[in-house]
Amino acid sequence: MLEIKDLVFEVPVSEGSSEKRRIIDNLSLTIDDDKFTVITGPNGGGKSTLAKLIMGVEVPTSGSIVFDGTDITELPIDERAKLGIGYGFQQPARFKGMKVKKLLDIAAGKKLPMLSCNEYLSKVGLCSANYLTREVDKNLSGGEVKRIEIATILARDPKLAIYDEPEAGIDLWSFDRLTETFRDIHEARDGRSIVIISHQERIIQLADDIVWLKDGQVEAQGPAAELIPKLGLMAKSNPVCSFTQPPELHLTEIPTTC
Ligand SMILES: Nc1ncnc2c1ncn2[C@@H]1O[C@H](COP(=O)(O)OP(=O)(O)OP(=O)(O)O)[C@@H](O)[C@H]1O
Repeated sequence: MLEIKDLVFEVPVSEGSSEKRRIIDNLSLTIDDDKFTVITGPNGGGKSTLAKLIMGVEVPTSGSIVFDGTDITELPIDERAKLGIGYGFQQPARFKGMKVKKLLDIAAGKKLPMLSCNEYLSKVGLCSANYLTREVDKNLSGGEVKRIEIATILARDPKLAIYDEPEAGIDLWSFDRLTETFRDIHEARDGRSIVIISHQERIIQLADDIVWLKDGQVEAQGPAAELIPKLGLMAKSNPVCSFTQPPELHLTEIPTTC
């Protein structure tokens, strides 16, 4: 179980400024074992930041994160990974010189038999014969790197897997395969939890619970069946930006040509 309590994450409003902007604002959230949770909401609401705080990529200003009874707020990423948390970035890293097979082995923590590699890659719609010996470098497309990263999380098989917009850049056919994979993991009901940050209706429909995050706060949370009918209304209720002149910004200072 993941228990987030009064979490705050602030950043300086500009470089060197002592004034702070609150990205995550006193957020409390519990994610039970065996649950498929989708975190959704408007762009810039703080979803990726929350995922990074859970994984330890960012350090909170205050508040606590407890995973299976252990306070992980101060723990580094690798310790959290050892405890069973896995995270797929919105924009995965590339590893020049690292072959796909090696990356899967590292993720699994052991040398994987070919059969397992085939299975993990096929779950994200990739054929291992075409990918295992390729390097995870700039020659792979964005969608390929994204799917390989998801395959590494499947190979790691964490107790809590967090995927940040797994649909991003993935073609329709591979996306179909991926939603089946998420459904299968969830249906196994073996104590594992999946948290997916997504704007995709088909992923939202797979969820047990939905968390609607806006302005760094949980604006709504509940069973998918209850929240889905309300989601359209929430999306429409986003206020339109009203233009105000920033006091220190003069538009003539902004270059308009490259
Ligand atoms: N380290 C940082 N420094 C300054 N601003 C940040 C930092 N991290 C996040 N932000 C800002 O915080 C807000 C929330 O960002 P975040 O990426 O968490 O949003 P999101 O809900 O995941 O958005 P999207 O749906 O577009 O992926 C954004 O306005 C972003 O620019």
